[in-house]
Amino acid sequence: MPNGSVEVTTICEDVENSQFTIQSATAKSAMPEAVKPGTSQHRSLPRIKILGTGGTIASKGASSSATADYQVDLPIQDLLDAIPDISGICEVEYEQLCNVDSKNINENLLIKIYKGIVRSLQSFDGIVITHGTDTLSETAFFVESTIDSGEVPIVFVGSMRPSTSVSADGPMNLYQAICIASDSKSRGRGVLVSLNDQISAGYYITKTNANSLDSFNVRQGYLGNFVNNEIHYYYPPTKPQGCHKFKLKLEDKRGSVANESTVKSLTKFPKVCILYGHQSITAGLLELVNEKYEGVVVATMGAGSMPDGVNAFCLNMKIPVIYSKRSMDGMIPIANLPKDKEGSHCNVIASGYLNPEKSRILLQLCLAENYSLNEVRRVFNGVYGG
Ligand SMILES: NC(=O)C[C@H](N)C(=O)O
Repeated sequence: MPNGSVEVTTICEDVENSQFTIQSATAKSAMPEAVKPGTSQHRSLPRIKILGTGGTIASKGASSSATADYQVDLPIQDLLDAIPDISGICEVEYEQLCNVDSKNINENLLIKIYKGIVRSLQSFDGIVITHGTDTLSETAFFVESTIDSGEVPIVFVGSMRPSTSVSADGPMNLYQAICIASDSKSRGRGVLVSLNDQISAGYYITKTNANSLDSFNVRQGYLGNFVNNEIHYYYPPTKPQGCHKFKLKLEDKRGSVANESTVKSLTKFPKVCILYGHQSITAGLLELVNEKYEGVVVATMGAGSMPDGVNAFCLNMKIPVIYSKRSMDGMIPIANLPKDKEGSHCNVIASGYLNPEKSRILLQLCLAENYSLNEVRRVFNGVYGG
């Protein structure tokens, strides 16, 4: 079959009940057959790149019972020294992009992670990114929104306990992430998150528990499970529906990839903040935001509820206002947005299924592209907002 041509292949051996997928012959041959994790067969091994950014997975606590007040400072080699043998699963290379608690991931580090991934996509079969869990869902959303990795798995991984604690979850999470990134079944699924035996969609995943091992949760986000060296996906490969892709303008005037110093000027992220709704909230803070920011996300009560006075102020704001939600689950329907006398929602836009922190990143990317208000609405309509 000529290279690049499309063929229909089954996803599983059972032809009678199998799902069919369309893929080009080259895509299939691009990933060497993965080895069953935990076995010793030696076939051609996938090449995996690990990009380290820090987080609890790379931290040390004061004692084996301490799970708070830890320091982030372990290099990736130390993390790899603590996991089961992967020599039969893949060939690994790694790069330490930074080593911070994810509270300190800022726009420059987001761009550094973006560039590290784009560079690695050219020559690796899978990418693993170690990252703090506190803001992992934001970085994963940003990556899914700005990089089309094609068939190459991008797997984020973190941990809830420091490396020094008894029953630390980091080593098994990292081992699973490497196996997931090495497995051909992970191809064509976009950005994935590996934590606590679950395989989730980076686009939708969110941190729902500040402390426990099963910290990440979300209805749209579970794609599979890792059990006893087996990777079980629940669906055939697919990517988040309605995810709008942005091409970051990192090239400088000469068309080459901008270096660190120019990246900041070329991709200065628009200023967008998040306001948390609460009883008795007034428009005071929004007045400040209206003058100092380019956009705002409001974490509304319920499914878009805000006091009448705040709604009235938002309808007169000159910047885009995204109505998102305080609650972890659910969505903001357009029908719940405030309207003016003519029935217009003015600058107010519903976030659909996106939580406030993901809505903020999506609005920043829209504003960086100088999207009109209607174009911003169309982007949020991809996740049933708008
Ligand atoms: N579990 C973690 O990784 C939390 C840590 N504070 C971080 O986000 O870097």
